[in-house]
Amino acid sequence: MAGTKTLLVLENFIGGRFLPCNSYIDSYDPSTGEVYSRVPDSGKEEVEAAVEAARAAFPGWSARSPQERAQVLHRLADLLEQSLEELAQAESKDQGKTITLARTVDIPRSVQNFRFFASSILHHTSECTQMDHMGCLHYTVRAPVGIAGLISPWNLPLYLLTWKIAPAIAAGNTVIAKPSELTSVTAWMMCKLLEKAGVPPGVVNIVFGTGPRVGEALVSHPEVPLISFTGSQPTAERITQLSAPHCKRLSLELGGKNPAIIFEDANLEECVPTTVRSSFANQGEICLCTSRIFVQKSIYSEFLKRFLEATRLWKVGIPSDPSASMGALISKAHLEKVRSYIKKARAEGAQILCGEGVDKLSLPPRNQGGYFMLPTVITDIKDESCCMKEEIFGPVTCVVPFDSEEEVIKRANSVKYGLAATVWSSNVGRVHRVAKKLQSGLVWTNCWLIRELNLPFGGMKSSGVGREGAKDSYEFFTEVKTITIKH
Ligand SMILES: NC(=O)C1=CN([C@@H]2O[C@H](COP(=O)(O)OP(=O)(O)OC[C@H]3O[C@@H](n4cnc5c(N)ncnc54)[C@H](O)[C@@H]3O)[C@@H](O)[C@H]2O)C=CC1
Ligand SMILES: N/C(=C\C=C\C(=O)O)C(=O)O
Repeated sequence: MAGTKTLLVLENFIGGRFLPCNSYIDSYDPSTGEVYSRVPDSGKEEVEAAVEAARAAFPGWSARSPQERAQVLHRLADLLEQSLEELAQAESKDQGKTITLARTVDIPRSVQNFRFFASSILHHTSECTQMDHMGCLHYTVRAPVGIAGLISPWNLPLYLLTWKIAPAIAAGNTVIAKPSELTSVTAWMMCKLLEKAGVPPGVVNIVFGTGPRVGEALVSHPEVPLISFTGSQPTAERITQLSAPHCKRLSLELGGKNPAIIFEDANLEECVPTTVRSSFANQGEICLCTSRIFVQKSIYSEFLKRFLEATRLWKVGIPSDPSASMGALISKAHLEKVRSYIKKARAEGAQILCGEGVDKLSLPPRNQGGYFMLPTVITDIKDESCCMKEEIFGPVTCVVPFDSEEEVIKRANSVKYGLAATVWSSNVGRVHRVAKKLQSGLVWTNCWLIRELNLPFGGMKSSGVGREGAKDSYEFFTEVKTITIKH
């Protein structure tokens, strides 16, 4: 019971110091449904203190050379790496993801985020043009913008938070970050490493709490000129409204309804396991996960048979079980939301071939109150169904047949989102042709989620505004100026 256990109590990190808060919110262990930590319920007051600290730190930090800042980022990466196991355990407990994923993906990528931006900040060049007939030389200079507001979600907590902090501070900004109130622990653990890494007080400030309270206070603050946000589309809309009076610079990385398009000449040996992974990795709680699988009619039955077999082997287990492929969903409310989609699909006459309501999920007694569900495959569903249109963000995927290339492109593009797609075919001309026609910021052909951090990452349509990556993040986190010299 919550009352009889010692709870982990987090504190805000402002100006290089851990500070308690006046009120706290409960945070749950998704694998048991029990409260296990308490997160500061910060608001305007804490944001004001963080702005003061970030403002004071800005002149010193922004005046350092990129090389000096890069050294600090490298040291932080090393310290995170030394704590990899401890951080992975914490991420898995806090989020519900498997320990294996936290160990092999979340924390290594968080380390890589700092190393990557420590390196890439050293290699930017500015533009220069000459106008001899006017006796002019034009060139650009870039400078950090100031205090960056960073708001991150609960699905890849440290991974996505560091993907924002690293480029922001590498470019010389100071930051105020707000992780999701559902998964705050690893951000708090990272704060303990900042001083040792040589991050000066006030360069990285973390205020914990809910979106409506501390998130809105941060977004509305007039001294925070840029906001980088990853999360849902409705929240992005709210952030856009609050930012408008201040003309803030926004980077919005939002959801997806990502198609996999599988042609009859696809290599099913690779396609089937990868599409199971792209549908169900991290409990389907990645904005890049596949949720609509279009399969060419001639191989539809064969694909479905193999896909179901492979899905049934995708083991749901407690997060600490190293053999589990999938852990618990983030919250009770989210589990109910995901289940409600399956109910709606069933009511519409779709078939649920495996998973929720079809197969039995077996869990240890201690985890009966956890937020687990089985990976679920839906067929015989119309493109207009909400399961084919809306982001479910859970382990649910729909499989439908198609006839022609032209038809499938149209159907794949017929949603409001445009984040990520996969295309499977051994015809290189076709994959290139289809990739170009898809309304999607990212297209993986014959693979999924192979990340090249140098290149633009982000979505079209309702999937976002702006791109992140080496050059894109640098441009977002700096202000450019064009200078003309008349000689
Ligand atoms: N990257 C993605 O595509 C993600 C998509 N989602 C989608 O969003 C749905 C809801 O999940 P949520 O956690 O509620 O996402 P959310 O968009 O509400 O939360 C993301 C972050 O924004 C903050 N936030 C919430 N309201 C805010 C506000 N008014 N002002 C400033 N910050 C605010 C949250 O505290 C959190 O740190 C999920 O079911 C999923 O469909 C959720 C997380 C990530
Ligand atoms: N933004 C998300 C994933 C990003 C992955 C990456 O940068 O590799 C998300 O799931 O919200």
